[in-house]
Amino acid sequence: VPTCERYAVRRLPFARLEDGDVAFFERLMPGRVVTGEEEVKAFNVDWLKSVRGCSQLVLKPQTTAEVSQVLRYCHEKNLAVNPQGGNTGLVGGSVPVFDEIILSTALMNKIISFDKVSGILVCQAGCVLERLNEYLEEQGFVMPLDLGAKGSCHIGGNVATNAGGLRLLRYGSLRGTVLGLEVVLADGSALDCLTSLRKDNTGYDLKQLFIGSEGTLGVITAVSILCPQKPKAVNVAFLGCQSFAKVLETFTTCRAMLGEILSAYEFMDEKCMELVERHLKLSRPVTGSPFYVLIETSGSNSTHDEEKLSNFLEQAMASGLVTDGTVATDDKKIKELWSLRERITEALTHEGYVYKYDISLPVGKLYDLVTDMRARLGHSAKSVVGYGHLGDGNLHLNITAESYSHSLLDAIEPFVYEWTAGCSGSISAEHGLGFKKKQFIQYSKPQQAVVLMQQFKAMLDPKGILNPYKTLPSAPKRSLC
Ligand SMILES: O=C(O)CC[C@@H](O)C(=O)O
Ligand SMILES: [Zn+2]
Repeated sequence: VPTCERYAVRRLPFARLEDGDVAFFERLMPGRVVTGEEEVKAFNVDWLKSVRGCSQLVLKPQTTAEVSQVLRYCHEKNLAVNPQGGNTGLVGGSVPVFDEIILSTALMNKIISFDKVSGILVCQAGCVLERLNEYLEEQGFVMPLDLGAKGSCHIGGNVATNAGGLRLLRYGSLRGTVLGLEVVLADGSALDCLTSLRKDNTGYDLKQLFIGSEGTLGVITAVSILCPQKPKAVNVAFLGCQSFAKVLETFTTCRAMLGEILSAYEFMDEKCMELVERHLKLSRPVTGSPFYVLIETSGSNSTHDEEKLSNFLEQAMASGLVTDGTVATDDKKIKELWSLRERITEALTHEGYVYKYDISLPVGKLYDLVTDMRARLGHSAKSVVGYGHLGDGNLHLNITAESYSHSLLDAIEPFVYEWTAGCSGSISAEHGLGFKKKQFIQYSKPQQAVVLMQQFKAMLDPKGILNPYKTLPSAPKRSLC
């Protein structure tokens, strides 16, 4: 079902693509212009296959100059543009709603420089996260972010959405690790803020405006990012807990006892594990608990780290916080344990349609929302699962059903948003607003803030050609009176 039909969206009055436009782009970047329904199809649909646009054109620039020329042309002709990285987003931000031209960063995948002393990497926006990490590992460094989609997502898309992921607990968000950006603005002008300085207090920090703006304020073409040393010793423990209260207490204990070597604290409920086993045939090292936690340590001295970890495990077992568990120190087993957590999203897609909620809450209340939602939906949902980045106060609430239904959606929303706002939480912790959540921004931001955002948008993109229908709410429909 096309997005515009499912959600009854009206097309804004942008120009429609003409043969002359395609000819212009063909001259600009011969062989890197994709047309034809079949060829464009994959770019029109999101990874979840939940939103679908009808673009007729994909452009694959290689340089910032080409992105500039594309946007200058589109700005002048009033053609709408949908910037796209690896297309792994979960809120419909990376695919067109109507016939927006898709501007793909797939061929902008050059590493520009890496400084081994400072650990600062400068690269083009279309570099795949996992490739960057492999490149850095050879030099004794890692990327400061890691997520399940690493094999496909682009660093430009990560920055544009301010993606969080599995290492945020340790290295913080991209708002801290991104040092500089190069961005092409809606009118085609390139803004060079691609500095590589840890400290720079000269005026407003403009790059922050583009981090998390989901391609609505400009197209990120290059990134400068601070990368940490690759840890010499990594350990992972996968543990079972008998209640959510114990998950919380285990976190407190583990923070106190592992201190600076703690690098991830993830949790998942029993239902998640069942689905991963059933749909992906992954074997479960620990069973029989309503909750599981994955704890990772990263440090520089394996003897020291292992001693700390075993002291912690001893204490957690002795006090009954944890009832069962396994520990991995070798790479292969570490990867297997991480798969159980990273591939939950993939397992869920095998269930049918997935309603996704990415919520920030006071950590003590994180699981109450799952319990309340389960009770509220009863048998109308196939499964209601909760997992996420507990250490960051971030819950991933997912609800599955055989197929999409308006009535189930109405039972979930706005209830889930009201519940979240009731705890002063965020309705999007790390996935962004994209297309699916933009109408709900007011649950997490005051009207005054939304108006200010709209003013920034109008200033930077007066014609509204950049990723339209996304992030900011559309103007309320005027009543007929
Ligand atoms: O699918 C989801 O809801 C979460 C995806 C991702 O943010 C994760 O942490 O695995
Ligand atoms: Zn996540």
